[in-house]
Amino acid sequence: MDKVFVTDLRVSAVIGIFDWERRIRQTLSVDLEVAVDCAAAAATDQVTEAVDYKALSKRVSAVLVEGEFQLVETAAERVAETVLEEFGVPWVHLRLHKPGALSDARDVGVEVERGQCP
Ligand SMILES: Nc1nc2c(c(=O)[nH]1)N=C([C@H](O)[C@@H](O)CO)CN2
Repeated sequence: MDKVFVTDLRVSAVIGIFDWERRIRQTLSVDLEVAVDCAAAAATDQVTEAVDYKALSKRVSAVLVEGEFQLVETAAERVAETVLEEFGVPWVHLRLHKPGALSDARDVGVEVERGQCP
């Protein structure tokens, strides 16, 4: 299976369950992979035949900023749903990191995989 991927896409967003978290922005980081057919894009050498990783990143950032989610689980689900619906891909895998969440841990987050692997 071919993939387009984006690693460590950083987004500053309102995220969290506590009152103080609703008043600030925190950094989220997204590692995203989508299933694609690289040969189809390569045949024309045109980005219009590819999943444009710039457009993908911009949309993922917008979902996270606009969502103001409480849970990282909700944020990850909405990102996965949006990518499947809007980018015409059959499968998405993502890890959503909230590295500032715990003072005594380097990183926390969730990993989700949605759709069917071709
Ligand atoms: N499974 C989860 N646990 C927790 C979440 C979360 O989104 N998913 N969030 C918090 C707080 O917002 C935390 O990040 C602030 O320290 C706690 N647990």
